[in-house]
Amino acid sequence: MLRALPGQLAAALPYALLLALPAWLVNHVARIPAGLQLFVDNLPLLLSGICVLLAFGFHRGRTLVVALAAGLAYWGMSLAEAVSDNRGVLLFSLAQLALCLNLTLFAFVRERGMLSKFGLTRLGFIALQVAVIAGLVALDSSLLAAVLELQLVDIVWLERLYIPQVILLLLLPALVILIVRNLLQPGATHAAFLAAFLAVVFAAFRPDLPYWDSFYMSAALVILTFGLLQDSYRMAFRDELTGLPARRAMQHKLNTLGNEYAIAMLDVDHFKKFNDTHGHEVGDQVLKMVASHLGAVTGGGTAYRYGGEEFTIIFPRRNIKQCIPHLSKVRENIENYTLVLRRRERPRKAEKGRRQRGRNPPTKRVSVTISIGVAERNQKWTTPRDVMEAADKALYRAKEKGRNQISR
Ligand SMILES: Nc1nc2c(ncn2[C@@H]2O[C@H](COP(=O)(O)OP(=O)(O)OP(=O)(O)O)[C@@H](O)[C@H]2O)c(=O)[nH]1
Repeated sequence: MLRALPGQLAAALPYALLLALPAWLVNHVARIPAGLQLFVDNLPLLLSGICVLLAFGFHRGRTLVVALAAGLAYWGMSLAEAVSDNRGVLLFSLAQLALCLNLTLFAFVRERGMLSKFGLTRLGFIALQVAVIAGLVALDSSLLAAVLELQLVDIVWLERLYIPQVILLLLLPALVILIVRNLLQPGATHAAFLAAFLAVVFAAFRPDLPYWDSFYMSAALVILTFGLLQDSYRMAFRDELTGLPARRAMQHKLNTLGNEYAIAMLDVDHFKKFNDTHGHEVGDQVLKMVASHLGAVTGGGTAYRYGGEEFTIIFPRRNIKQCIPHLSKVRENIENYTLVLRRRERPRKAEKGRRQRGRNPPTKRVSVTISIGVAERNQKWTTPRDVMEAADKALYRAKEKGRNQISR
């Protein structure tokens, strides 16, 4: 988790900027021209529509539902601002609370289609929330109004914010859950849900300032759209099993190479036999282990999953001599790595398990080697395709010579 931290911080940067931008705009844009005011007022609704359409096109049911919920919440917030009594505060608070809870809840829901039974149930769930909120506001209960006015803590700056303390108290555990979800299962969608959650909370801090909530709700929807696009990009360009960039990403990289570069083709030795002996699942674990070593290659190389048990490392601005020490290091690291596999078939009864563990160790240790072929751009091999073909032939020679080695 710690190794991934710099990457996660870099991924968080656009969200941090999007969260700071509305406050900056409110403080620095003196006046919005009259012709634009209606547009800015309705911007979150427009962005909600765009995000819903994109989510529909990309088959991302969770984002579709929360973007729709965000549009409805902003509609509720706008209506609330026109109501000066307690019902306005109630509507604003409930719209915000419902949206934040939806963002937390849908971070735990699996993608399961949009026009399926599950998709329609989710839309029904949002419609139910609208009905409940409308009912509570129409009820205009003095008890609810009193609850929203409760002062739980005596903190001056908290009192200056417009958000009721009870709502903040309800949002806190939801926020913690969403943060933990992001730490345990990082990804563009979960990060976007967390950042959008914060934007929605910020929207309720100073709705008295002109366009504050409109800008923050717009930011929430831009964040959701950004997360959706990032997630779709990852699906197209990242290999699902290993997490390495996939062949499509490699193709893009090949188009950007200059006049000096080296390309290595790598293949796990006797992988078919390995799969047959230990099973496909263990084979997958091995591919992940190999990929994690390749992903950590030094010397400016980037590793890609070419397909199956074949990988490619591209070294821009390097020749063979420069990249061989880095490839040797990777090859040695993989050779020396022992993968410990836990036995899968665990007896249900504790006593039986204890007896079995006495007889058989509960783990199995396996290791693999890789062969590498490497080639560089030169007068004979002038295009990336030529260099890859040369690296592939070199890989074949490494296999012929006995595997677990580098050929050029
Ligand atoms: N577990 C798993 N196996 C895969 C995957 N992709 C390809 N394979 C297997 O990889 C094996 C490739 O074997 P071969 O190309 O015959 O070569 P090899 O056994 O590695 O032998 P050499 O390359 O000659 O050392 C096949 O058994 C494929 O089923 C995958 O994603 N997961």
